Amino acid sequence: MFQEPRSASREVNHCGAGCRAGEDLAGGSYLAPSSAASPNWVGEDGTSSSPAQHLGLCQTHPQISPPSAESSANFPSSPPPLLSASITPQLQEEESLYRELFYNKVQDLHLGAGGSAANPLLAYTLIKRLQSDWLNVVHSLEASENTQALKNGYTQVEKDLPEFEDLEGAARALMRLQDVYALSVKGLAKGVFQRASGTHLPDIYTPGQLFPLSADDCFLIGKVAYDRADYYHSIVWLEEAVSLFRVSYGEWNTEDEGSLEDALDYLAFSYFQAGNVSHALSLSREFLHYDPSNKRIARNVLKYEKLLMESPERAKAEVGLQRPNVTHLQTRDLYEELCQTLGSQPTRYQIAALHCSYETNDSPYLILQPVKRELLRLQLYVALYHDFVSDLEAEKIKGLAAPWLQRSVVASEETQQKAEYRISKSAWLKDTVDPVIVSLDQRIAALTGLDIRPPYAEYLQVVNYGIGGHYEPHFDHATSRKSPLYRMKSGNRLATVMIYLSSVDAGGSTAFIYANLSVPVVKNAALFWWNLHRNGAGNGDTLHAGCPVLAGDKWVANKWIHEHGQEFRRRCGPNPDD
Ligand SMILES: O=C(O)CCC(=O)C(=O)O
Ligand SMILES: [Fe+2]
Repeated sequence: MFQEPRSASREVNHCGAGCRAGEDLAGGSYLAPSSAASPNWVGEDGTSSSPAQHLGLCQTHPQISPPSAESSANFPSSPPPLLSASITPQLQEEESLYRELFYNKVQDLHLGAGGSAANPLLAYTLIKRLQSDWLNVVHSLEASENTQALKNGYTQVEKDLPEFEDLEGAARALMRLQDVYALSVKGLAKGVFQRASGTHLPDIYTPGQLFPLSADDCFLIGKVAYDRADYYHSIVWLEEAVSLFRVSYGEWNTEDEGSLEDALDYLAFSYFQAGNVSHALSLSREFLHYDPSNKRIARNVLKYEKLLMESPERAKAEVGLQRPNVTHLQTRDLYEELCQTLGSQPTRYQIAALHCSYETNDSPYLILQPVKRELLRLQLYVALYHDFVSDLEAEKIKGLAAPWLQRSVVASEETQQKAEYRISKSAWLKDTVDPVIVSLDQRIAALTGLDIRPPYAEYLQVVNYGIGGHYEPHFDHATSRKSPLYRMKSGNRLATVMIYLSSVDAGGSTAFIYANLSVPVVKNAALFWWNLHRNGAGNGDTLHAGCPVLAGDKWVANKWIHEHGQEFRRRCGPNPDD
């Protein structure tokens, strides 16, 4: 069996902290690889590879090349503290060079975060910097020689820093954006949001400032994919990592988790897993060029060669890698198209019935200030009410919800659970929290003509999506009698009023899959639709989604209005189309 690179566990990723300078790595905290990646971790001969053979995650020192003369040219303005006086002048000079480099490194890690965190690439690198880069720098040999204060400072803030789960989530968010918006990985690594070749769509987002990714940034994304046996993504990201590491080979990068050898190792094994043995072979040979003593890779090379000799057709075999269908979405293509192109918006201007109007809904409350309604679809009734809340109200609502935000859950059978298909945070606000909620409720009641007093409607749910946050196609109404929605004993969710409390820089529109409609985020506007037919059955055409946020911070507020209490307000009818 082939030996794959060690699968990163949380422990391994944290080993920057675990493996202090000079500590023996052998017998350290390596864990067995995830079973998903390969059950065949032990070598063919029954021996497992020694951790010391693995070049990488834990190795801070052997890989670090001495600093090059060029990179030391940029001396800091205030010199770092001096080391002990008992060293020779030449050593002293070298030490000071190292210290200055380290000082520059620390300074660099502080810089560059001033741009807009709305940019997904900046957001990812920031999380990585806080979760992994800093850890590696603080516990590096250079740091221990320089200053204890740096470590103390790190320890103080450590508990507030992102965890590996956050970094992994950020990497997965980038892969989601790559997929849904058909973005080129090469482009992303350069900081631009180009469409992958084969699509004829314009760039979806043009950042004001470019935030390119480093080789190590790409490596980590590839490794996150690899650890999930997702070779479709690991290959492209590790390819990018390898080509960037090749360019910077020999440079001093204390903060890095991986190296060229690591990236080659993971990439080779990803190709092998994907059935491309000849690529696996040439990458492993390149690995041996840099580290001829690695026995595991040497054994793999022999095995790849044997495989290719036994069945030469493998050399040509191009295994078409399938995108992992993590979401099991039957409607994935439709959904993604709507997210990318904002649906078929222009056609609505050609349909006369879709128009804008001022509405009072015969409510005295709205007579002095009618609402601006834009009809978006008729067959499935979807209307957008512009300026439904003011900027002030939106800010107030977000501020009230912010301290209570928690990872959103979805109803699954009888319980509520976190799910990959809904990534956001949410909080529920009762009307007793602040008069702004009371006045919003009044406006919703006036607009819809429905009774929204408890228990006829749920509290206001405020939702915050970070970059890559999304809610894949779903229904708001319950599709099973066992749903927790029925616990309110006021029937199913009859209607949805969803208010956009923010704008976004790119992405994040609300897509109605079967209505071929995608509504861009319009700050302060409220979207309304009926979830149920008049006969009480769920309307399948309401299948809708919150597209991933590509850039920015998206906030919405949901008001779900139930069946009970509306008997005389929305009359029932036998026609299943109504
Ligand atoms: O965020 C969106 O655009 C849709 C949100 C949604 O459908 C929901 O929260 O149920
Ligand atoms: Fe929804």
